Amino acid sequence: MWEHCLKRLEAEIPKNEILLWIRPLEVSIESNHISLLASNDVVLDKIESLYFKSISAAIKEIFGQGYSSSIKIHKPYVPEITEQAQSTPKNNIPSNIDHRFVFDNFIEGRSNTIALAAALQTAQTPNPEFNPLLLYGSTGLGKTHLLHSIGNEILKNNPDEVVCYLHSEIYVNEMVKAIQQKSMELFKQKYRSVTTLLIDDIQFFARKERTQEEFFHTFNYLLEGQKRVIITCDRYPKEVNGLESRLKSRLGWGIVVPIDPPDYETRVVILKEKAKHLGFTLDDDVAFYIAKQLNSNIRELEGALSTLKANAFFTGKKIDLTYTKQILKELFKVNHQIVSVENIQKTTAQYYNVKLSELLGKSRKRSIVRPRQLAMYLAKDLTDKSYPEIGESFGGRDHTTVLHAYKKMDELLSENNDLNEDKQKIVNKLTE
Ligand SMILES: Nc1ncnc2c1ncn2[C@@H]1O[C@H](COP(=O)(O)OP(=O)(O)OP(=O)(O)O)[C@@H](O)[C@H]1O
Repeated sequence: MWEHCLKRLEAEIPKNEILLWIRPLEVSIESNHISLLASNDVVLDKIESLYFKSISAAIKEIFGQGYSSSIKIHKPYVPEITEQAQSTPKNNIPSNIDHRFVFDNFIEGRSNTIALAAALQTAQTPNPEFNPLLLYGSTGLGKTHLLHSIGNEILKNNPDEVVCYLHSEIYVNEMVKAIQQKSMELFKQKYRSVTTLLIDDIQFFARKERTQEEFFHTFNYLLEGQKRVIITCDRYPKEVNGLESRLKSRLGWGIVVPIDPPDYETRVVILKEKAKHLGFTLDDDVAFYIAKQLNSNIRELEGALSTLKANAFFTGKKIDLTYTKQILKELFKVNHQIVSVENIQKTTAQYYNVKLSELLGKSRKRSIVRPRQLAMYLAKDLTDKSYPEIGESFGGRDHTTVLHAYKKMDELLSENNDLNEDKQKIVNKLTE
């Protein structure tokens, strides 16, 4: 019936405005009342000022005169934090917490169960058992989302807490400024007066000795005062070159938890949920297709959905499998233009520390075969070359060998997280 309302509104409101503002609303019906849920204030204002009258009239027409309607903000996106807690910097420390990232919209899967449990425990217990909490994993897997969720949850339960989210790069910049302006004492005090410090991407501290030293003392000060410290890093901290060993060791004092790339089923769920929040329903076959194509990074999944939505919006096309394949092919073409088979071979060989001649040669050693198969897989995925052409570039191999490698890798990538991470790192190097 809501679909009928949307259709009815087309008589008064341009279709693109309906798609942009009204279709994404969530609709909930309780007895004779229809609640429309907007994802944020901007949408709420827009609907109230421009469209609500027409929407109410359409609801009465389609559902019946006895139906009333209202519009409000979608609950899961707005934790109940008081105005003051959200906006007033306490002790001159802005919380920098992004209220869009909350536990409610973090999707759980095998790859992040422990990270989520640890984050919840940290957020919901006044003196968490494991402090500091360190979350590590490669890009786009939800580390920042969890940091903000922790911050939001703490402020929801106790608005008086001084919670501060900070990207490590900002910390470094602020410190450089403090040195220049001879205001180090103020800088020290600032971060020592928080009750929860959420610090993102600590790998940025590598080789910045002075920052590490200052952070080390702040970190100790907070832990001794039983304040929460939650940190993220793009890899296992011990593997970060250029981080002092005493800091590395201190980072591991609480609990160190990995977040892995999501498995296939979780990617499907994430795609469907995210599409819902973008205001459209993703058919199963489309979700399965995208989940298969993009298998390492949730930010990429979001990017694919936004691209799809924007294209469908401007062309008026329905998002089905054929259209999705066409659009995503365009998306991947960007990479095709800059990535060559030779580049893939060189980068993969370098990544796995094997000689290019070995990668292209006849060796059947597992340590060579796996990188070779992955390079073949990437060549097929990231370039326009055919199986025979790729076979030719890999020391004159038959196209069936490349086909076999592709299938094998496809199968392994859907279940092997380490391999996914390797693949992602190679792709990053190729496109950086
Ligand atoms: N489990 C999840 N459920 C819902 N959304 C997720 C999940 N994991 C990640 N996302 C979304 O994916 C995007 C990227 O996540 P996020 O920024 O937290 O990644 P990250 O691990 O911090 O990456 P980086 O190291 O590059 O900063 C965000 O929009 C986030 O909301």
